[in-house]
Amino acid sequence: MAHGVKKAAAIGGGVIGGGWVARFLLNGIDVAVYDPHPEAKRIMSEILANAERAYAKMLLPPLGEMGTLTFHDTIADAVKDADYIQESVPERLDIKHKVFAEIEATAKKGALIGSSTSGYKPSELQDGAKHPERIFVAHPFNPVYLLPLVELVRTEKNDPKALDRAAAFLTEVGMKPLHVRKEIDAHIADRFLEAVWREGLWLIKDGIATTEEIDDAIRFGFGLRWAQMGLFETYRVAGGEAGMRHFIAQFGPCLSWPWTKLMDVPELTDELVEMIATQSDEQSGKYTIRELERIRDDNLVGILQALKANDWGAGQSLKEMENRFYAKAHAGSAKTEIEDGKPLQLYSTQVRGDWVDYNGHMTEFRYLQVLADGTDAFLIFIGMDETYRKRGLSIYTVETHIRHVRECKAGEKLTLYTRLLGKDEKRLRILHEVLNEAGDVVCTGEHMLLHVNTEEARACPMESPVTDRVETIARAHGGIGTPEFAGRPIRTI
Ligand SMILES: NC(=O)C1=CN([C@@H]2O[C@H](COP(=O)(O)OP(=O)(O)OC[C@H]3O[C@@H](n4cnc5c(N)ncnc54)[C@H](O)[C@@H]3O)[C@@H](O)[C@H]2O)C=CC1
Ligand SMILES: C[N+](C)(C)CC(=O)CC(=O)[O-]
Repeated sequence: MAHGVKKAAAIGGGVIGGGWVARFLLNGIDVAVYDPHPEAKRIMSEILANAERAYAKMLLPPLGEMGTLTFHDTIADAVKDADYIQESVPERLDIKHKVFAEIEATAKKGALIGSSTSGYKPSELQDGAKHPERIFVAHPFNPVYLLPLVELVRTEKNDPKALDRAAAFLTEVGMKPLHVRKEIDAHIADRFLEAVWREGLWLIKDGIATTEEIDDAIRFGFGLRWAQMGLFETYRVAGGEAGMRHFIAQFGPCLSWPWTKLMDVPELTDELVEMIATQSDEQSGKYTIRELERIRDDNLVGILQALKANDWGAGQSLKEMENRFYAKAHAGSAKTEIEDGKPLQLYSTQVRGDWVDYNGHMTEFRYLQVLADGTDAFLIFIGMDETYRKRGLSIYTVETHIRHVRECKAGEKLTLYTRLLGKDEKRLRILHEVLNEAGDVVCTGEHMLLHVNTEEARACPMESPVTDRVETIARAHGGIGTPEFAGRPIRTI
């Protein structure tokens, strides 16, 4: 469904607002921010730097162009052109109501207004609003730029179509919207977090465990299970071959034993707060918060990539996000004309800071990455897109010859010129020449590509529309000729 969102606004740019801004920008959406904090720009730039770093590690496709970030002095100025507005101000109803009143006064008629609230019900947020039908809960999880889940909660006052538009937009920026059927304090996920947190506080107060021991109990055990199967699927497996029924028969009675202190809330006395804070300092005080964020992000990226490889859970959101990044990266190339006697210009990129090695130059395997991204651009160009791949047809690279001609420094812009050197019904032989801004060749890559039936794992002839496109390119490139280095084996010495 078309969501119509071209521009977003973020009201509040702290931990969560900053995470939203990073997700939107990295997905190519322009964002206008209002946050009265005197250091809002510094905080945002640090969150954004961590997010860019995480995306570079997480995504295989080129990152593409980021959206534009602007800061504004008033809410009115920030929201006036926005199609999607995300409120992430402190968790206080009076502040949220004041902010919604200001947003409503200026926002465009059809603008979607989501709130990051962890616990308020949408009816509480809508209370006193002129246009309650525009306000809904879009509750994310920290770090917003990495975790896909967003809980969408509405009331009967909301237009369901507006929520569908919001869901479509949030899906497009890589999120997994979960529609909460009925409004409830703290939605779905925070109910769990509160329950676990309460237990944790009691275990500390009663002198049973320290903050570190509690974290170990989670991260070495059930936390790993929850990340990939959640609660009920995990317990189904724990029931053995007899599954869920057996699990409930065995452990159901424990629920009425004193295994939990959920009914009680420990009073957060100064003494308890001091005990928790001191233990937390001992556990993690050697890292700054930004360092901890990077450690967390690297771990999450690894977990998300493992889940992607198994096409499971949050990994499916990552896979879909990557497909969108590939499609976006090559959308421009689809408009390229095929000209007689001229190589195709389908892909350009920039040498990133973290691609550079101890010699100060782009490291060896990044040359292959640039060439492989160029090959992907070529494949999309000839019609081998997601729709074609869904037919069980794809291309595998079976041979590559790279010539490293020149060093590349961080920040250099590289442009690929691609030509078709040869073809038969199952194979394509292509050559990329990679030029820097001065027009010097920095490397060449010659690749043999084999068309395959991915379900049967065997080579097979290409099909329409790829065949027609390849035919046209072959005719246009026939006259360019083959450079002397093409097809040459590595020299003997
Ligand atoms: N921190 C977390 O783990 C999560 C928080 N949330 C929710 O997100 C919202 C924001 O929480 P955090 O980002 O953690 O808080 P935070 O304290 O990090 O950020 C709040 C930001 O709002 C700004 N602000 C204060 N008054 C404002 C106003 N009138 N207009 C615009 N900006 C204003 C502050 O300067 C600050 O930068 C809350 O509703 C919270 O429940 C949701 C998911 C997770
Ligand atoms: C602790 N919290 C209620 C702010 C947590 C959330 O709302 C979600 C999260 O990211 O854990």
